Amino acid sequence: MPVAAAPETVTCRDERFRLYLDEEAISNRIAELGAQIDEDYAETDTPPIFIGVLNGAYIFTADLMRAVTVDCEVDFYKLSSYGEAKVSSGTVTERKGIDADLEGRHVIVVEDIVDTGLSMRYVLDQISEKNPASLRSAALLRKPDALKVDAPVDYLGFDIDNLFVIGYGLDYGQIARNLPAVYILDEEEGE
Ligand SMILES: O=P(O)(O)OC[C@H]1O[C@H](OP(=O)(O)OP(=O)(O)O)[C@H](O)[C@@H]1O
Ligand SMILES: Nc1nc2[nH]cnc2c(=O)[nH]1
Repeated sequence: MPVAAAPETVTCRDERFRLYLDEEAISNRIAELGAQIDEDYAETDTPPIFIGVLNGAYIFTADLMRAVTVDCEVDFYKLSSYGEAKVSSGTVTERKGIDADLEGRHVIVVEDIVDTGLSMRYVLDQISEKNPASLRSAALLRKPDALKVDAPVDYLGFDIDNLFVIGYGLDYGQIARNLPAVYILDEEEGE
């Protein structure tokens, strides 16, 4: 069945967003990240476990895992810090902890986006305390000009401009996560 091309612009909550990363760019980059993870974990004694950070990373986690061919597991952590707003509240709130026992495991934290870096920093600090065998991180997007804390990303999709983005799991007041591509706030219209 033919798949319709992603539209060039979308309106979400009365603000206009323009296409920034299309489905092909996203899937090509994820294939590269998957190949890198395969190489890095080919020899490990136990399968790596991906810890997806809900809600935003649910789509990226699923696609990244399917780009990996080594045995691997998945679990999820749920945080929130943005609520309905386009800027961070500055406080990371834990909504659901991790069920899996991470002691001695090779852990890869998966985020959709590293913006201020507060969420990634929070997760890395929490998981470090569980004594994993190794700890790495993946993020589809990172805004280098917005970083406020050290938040290392081992498997990075794209560095992007410092503007609000939606789609491919990323929401605006909980909607727009189902857009198949990443859209960025149209500067002429907003902020
Ligand atoms: O680097 P930061 O400034 O911390 O921003 C990144 C975080 O913001 C988003 O989560 P959000 O709090 O919006 O919750 P959501 O994942 O449910 O959308 C995103 O999914 C990251 O977890
Ligand atoms: N939807 C969305 N969530 C975010 N969380 C942190 N930065 C962003 C962003 O640019 N867009």
